[in-house]
Parts: sequence; C-alpha cells; structure tokens
Amino acid sequence: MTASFPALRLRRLRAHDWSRRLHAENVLTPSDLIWPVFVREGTSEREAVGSMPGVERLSVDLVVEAAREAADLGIPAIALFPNTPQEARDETGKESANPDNLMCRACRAVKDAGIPVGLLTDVALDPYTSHGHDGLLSEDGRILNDETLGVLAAQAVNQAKAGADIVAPSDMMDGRIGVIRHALEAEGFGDVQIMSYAAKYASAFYGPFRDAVGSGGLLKGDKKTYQMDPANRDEAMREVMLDLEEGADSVMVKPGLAYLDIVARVKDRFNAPVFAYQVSGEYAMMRAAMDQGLLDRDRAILEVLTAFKRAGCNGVLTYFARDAAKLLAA
Ligand SMILES: NCC(=O)CCC(=O)O
Ligand SMILES: [Mg+2]
Repeated sequence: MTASFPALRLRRLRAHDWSRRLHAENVLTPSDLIWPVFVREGTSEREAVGSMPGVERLSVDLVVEAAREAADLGIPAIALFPNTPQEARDETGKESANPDNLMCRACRAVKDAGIPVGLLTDVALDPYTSHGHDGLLSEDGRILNDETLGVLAAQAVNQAKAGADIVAPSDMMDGRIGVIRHALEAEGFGDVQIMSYAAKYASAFYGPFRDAVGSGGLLKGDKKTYQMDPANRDEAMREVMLDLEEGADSVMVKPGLAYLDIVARVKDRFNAPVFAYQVSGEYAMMRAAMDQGLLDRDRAILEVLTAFKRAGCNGVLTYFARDAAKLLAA
C-alpha cells in the first residue's frame, strides 16, 4: 500500500528554500560546464559574432585570457573552434594538419601559460575546407568516408602534439574513433581523451555556429548523408555503441535541448560519460528572447542547464558557460 493524501503531501518538501535545496535531485555546478571559444587571427582582436549576441571570436592572446577566466570560474574545460582565414581553406582541408594552424597556436599558448584548464579540440574538416563539409568531397559531390579517416587522424595527432587534452571528432564519418584512437596510441598520445560527437543530428540549430567559424556561406548542400536524421533514436544507440567500442572515453549528443530523450537513453543504456552540446541556435534563440525581455535571463540559463543534468549529462558544452558559472558563484 502506498500512502496517499493526506498522509502524503508532496508539497511538504517544497515548502521552504532550505528543504528544496536539501531534496534537490540534481545540482548544477561550474564543474559541469565546457565553454566553446572561437579563435581568430591577430593580436588583441575581439570580434562580435553577429548571429550570437554576446559571443566573440578572439585572437590567440585573448583566448589565453578566456582560458584563465574559465579556470578562475571553476569551468573545467574550454572547447576551441578556429575561424580559419578563407585563404587557408582548400578542397582537402590540409590546413587541419598544419602544426602552426590557429587551433594549434591557441592550444600551445594556453598550455605555455600553465593554465589549469582542459583543452578540447574539434576534429573535423569544416573549418578548413573551401566547401564547408566535414569530410573530403568526391568529384560528383559525395562525402568520402574512408578517404577522410586518415585526414582526421592526422588532424587529431596534430592537435595532441599542440597540447589538446580531449580531441572531439564532430565529423560523423563511420569508423573514425577507432582510426583516431590507433593513431594517438601509435604517436605516444595514449592519455589523450576522445570525446566523440557520437549522435550528431543534421540540425537547423547549427546556423549561427557556421557564421562564427566562417563556413556558412561556403557550405554546398547539406550534411544529411553523414549527420543523423532528427527522427531517429535507435540509430543513436548504435552510433554510441560503436564509438565506445572503438575507444571513445565519452560521448556527446548534439544538439541539446530538443534531444534530451537521447541523452537519457544513452545514459541509461551505456553507463558511460555523456555530454550534450547546447548549440549555437539554441543559444541564439534564448538570447533573442532574453534580449527582448521575454525570458528571465538568469533563471532561464540555469533552468535549462539543470535540465541537461537531470537528463543524465555529465556536462554540457554551452555558450552560456561563463554566464552560468558567474551566476552559480553569486
Ligand atoms: N562541431 C561543433 C559544432 O558544429 C557546433 C555547432 C553549434 O554550436 O551550432
Ligand atoms: Mg558514428
């Protein structure tokens, strides 16, 4: 027999702030946050990203300052995304293997400054290709899977050499986690983590990000032959299973808010570290409503991030990371 009203009054536990805090099932802390940072060329340059109010592209010296700020706020890791100069982009994205590319210079600068923050680097070709796709493109416009794998592995090793702590393949080629894991082992980077963008959906919510890294105008066609169909759930489980088998240390679901059912299912099924990416379009959408006074900024930021935790996330990549960490410190 289960007790029922009036023996059981669920409102009793909610009656006071102390009690609500005592009974909270999930608690958001700065340790749950990964802050994505956009990198640009130059010195002392900060440039607003038009489609993402409050987000800037930073030159390497200012990335170091951002990393320091993250560390001071208790944010464990930052995620770097380069806005590669257009003249350095080509069909095959070979700039991704350049040891002096923007990404590697930013990694080295943060590491050389001795800042105690994890560095997560994006592994994919889209910031480096003239066509804006994440893989190599055939003459007839297909994204080549197996041909792309070696390029991604070289990119990951290049980033590891520059100091990346976590390489995060976001390309969605089949088999890339295994190939990258082997390459890292072979080159002496057995301690570098792989956070796989395992279930990455072909989403409308990446639009502002492509503006931020300068690949939006370049992209021909869409990414539906490699990113997942938003209609699918079982397929996400198979993607996660394969990436864990191939050697991923943690997996990611992306986008975030509209995909929390996927997060919850991954967490329940695999008992592995799972992250979600609250992507640029989610950020832009919330900012637009906040900036118009339609949403209470502070409450909305913390509520949504707490929902990610409730769904099962170990952490969230979010453009609100700095704002959230400040709110949590207050
Ligand atoms: N590979 C990283 C992304 O594609 C980020 C997408 C976004 O923030 O919209
Ligand atoms: Mg996959």
